[in-house]
Amino acid sequence: MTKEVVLVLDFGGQYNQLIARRVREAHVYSEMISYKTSIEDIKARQPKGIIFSGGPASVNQPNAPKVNPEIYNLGIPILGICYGMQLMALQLGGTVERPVASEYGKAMLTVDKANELWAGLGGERPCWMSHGDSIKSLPEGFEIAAHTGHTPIAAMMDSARHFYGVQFHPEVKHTPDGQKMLEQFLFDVCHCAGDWTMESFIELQVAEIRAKVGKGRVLCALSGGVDSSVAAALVHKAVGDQLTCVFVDHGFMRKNEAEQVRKVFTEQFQLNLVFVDARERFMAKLEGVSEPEVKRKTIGNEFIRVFEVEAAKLGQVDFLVQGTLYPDIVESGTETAETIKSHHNVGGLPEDMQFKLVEPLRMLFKDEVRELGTELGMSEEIVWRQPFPGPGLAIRILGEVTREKLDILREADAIIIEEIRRSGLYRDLWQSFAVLPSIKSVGVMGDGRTYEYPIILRAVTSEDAMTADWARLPYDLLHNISSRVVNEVRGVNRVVYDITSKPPGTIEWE
Ligand SMILES: Nc1ncnc2c1ncn2[C@@H]1O[C@H](COP(=O)(O)OP(=O)(O)OP(=O)(O)O)[C@@H](O)[C@H]1O
Ligand SMILES: O=c1[nH]c(=O)c2[nH+]cn([C@@H]3O[C@H](COP(=O)(O)O)[C@@H](O)[C@H]3O)c2[nH]1
Ligand SMILES: NC(=O)CC[C@H](N)C(=O)O
Ligand SMILES: [Mg+2]
Repeated sequence: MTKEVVLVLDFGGQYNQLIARRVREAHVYSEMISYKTSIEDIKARQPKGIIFSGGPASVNQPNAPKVNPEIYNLGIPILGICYGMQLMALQLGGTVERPVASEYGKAMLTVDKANELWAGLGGERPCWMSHGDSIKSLPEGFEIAAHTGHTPIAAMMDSARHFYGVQFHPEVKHTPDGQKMLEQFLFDVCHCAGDWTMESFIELQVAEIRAKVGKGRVLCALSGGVDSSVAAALVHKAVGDQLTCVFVDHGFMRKNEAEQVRKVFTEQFQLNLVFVDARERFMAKLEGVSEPEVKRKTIGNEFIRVFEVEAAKLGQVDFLVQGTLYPDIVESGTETAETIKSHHNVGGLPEDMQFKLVEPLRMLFKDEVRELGTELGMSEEIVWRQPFPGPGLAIRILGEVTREKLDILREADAIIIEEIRRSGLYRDLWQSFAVLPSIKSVGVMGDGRTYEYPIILRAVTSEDAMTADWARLPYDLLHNISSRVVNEVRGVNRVVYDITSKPPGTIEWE
């Protein structure tokens, strides 16, 4: 197997990682790296190709992100997407302007040069646009490859130097031929072999983990969820008994979850496993806390404090394994992407943490992790669990967390999961769960007045949690859930269904 890689330089869009993911779908290994990465570091990776991503800035802004122009002298093919194309045009001597009207959403692309990236794709086809700036004049050596009604230079190329630019986004599903264009860049221009698989990812990661950890001791934060279970299996494969897994019961788990995790992991795996009952600690820390970001950071902090206590019992532990995925990182905010919410395992970590992090899945999306888990021989029960956020029910109770609210939410959630499983839809849904807002409404039950909490049902479909749609659940199922929750859970007199997609909503309510 070759160790070929195509690097994506990140200029800051929320969906940029999709580019790396599409490249991996074509069996070429790809990682996204900061646009600030030095030329030496880029050269050392010997990429077969480089892709410049899109981004929110305008290239004409005074401190717009730029790359070292040396990159154009490396002899490596470059594909610029949107901001990336505009930057390439500007740095190589072209000009970029902001026309009066912007172009957002679907547009019809006319391919003028049906060769290289666009071979076999002549004529008209849909593409997805999202830009305010446009290229006004091309740098020397470039020609126009495609246009739309709105944008005369919608694609450009310099065949001699292997530089290409597209104003539209080939990485999104709304550009139906986008994957084909990317593949023609990878195979016809960069001459990639395309022999990357999950199996080779395992080999690569095992080697990297061994090199990083050496003979050191490693702690794995294991929640029983998909990501940390797969991360634990991978690290165990790399360093065996040097690994100890720690499951923290913070009191915000779902009904019977702690026992289930204990059962699955002691029966199915030969792992050193520690269970920590930290319910009192977490509850005490959250007293009086109602602001979502404060909650998340408090929980992230407390997780690490608990791991430190456990580590001290084992002697010297330098490394902490977490099942962090790419969406956790981008939503927590990066040097280019805005913070949407601090995932407890990323933005919620304390600054004085003693551990070095080992996060073998940090470049992947959930479906890739599921593929990896399957490849590692893990059971369907684990690989196909719906995600559950680390802060658990604490971020599904809006406002202050109390024991009373936790009990109500836990019971309602259990009914929802039971009904969803019974309907056969569990695996089709990304997540389905209950949320408890800290408000009450009036109802009538058994001829008497009630004044109790509502339960919000949230059920979404998604490919990677970056975008999601509310699930069109059958009315009968909605009816069963509603009547069971109201009849069986004390303290609830109403059930409502959240019909908001992401964006503009997020999947969790906090
Ligand atoms: N209760 C817990 N005990 C120990 N570690 C935890 C716990 N909850 C979360 N973590 C750590 O935080 C990481 C991120 O949590 P997250 O919920 O995203 O992943 P997961 O639980 O492994 O998988 P899933 O997304 O399927 O729930 C986990 O991979 C794990 O390392
Ligand atoms: O481990 C986690 N720690 C967190 O702090 C966290 N916040 C959200 N999530 C999960 O991430 C996905 C996207 O969630 P949102 O649409 O709510 O941002 C969904 O699958 C959420 O359940 C978290 N997972
Ligand atoms: N999506 C993008 O990369 C946008 C690029 C640039 N900010 C523009 O509006 O033209
Ligand atoms: Mg989880």
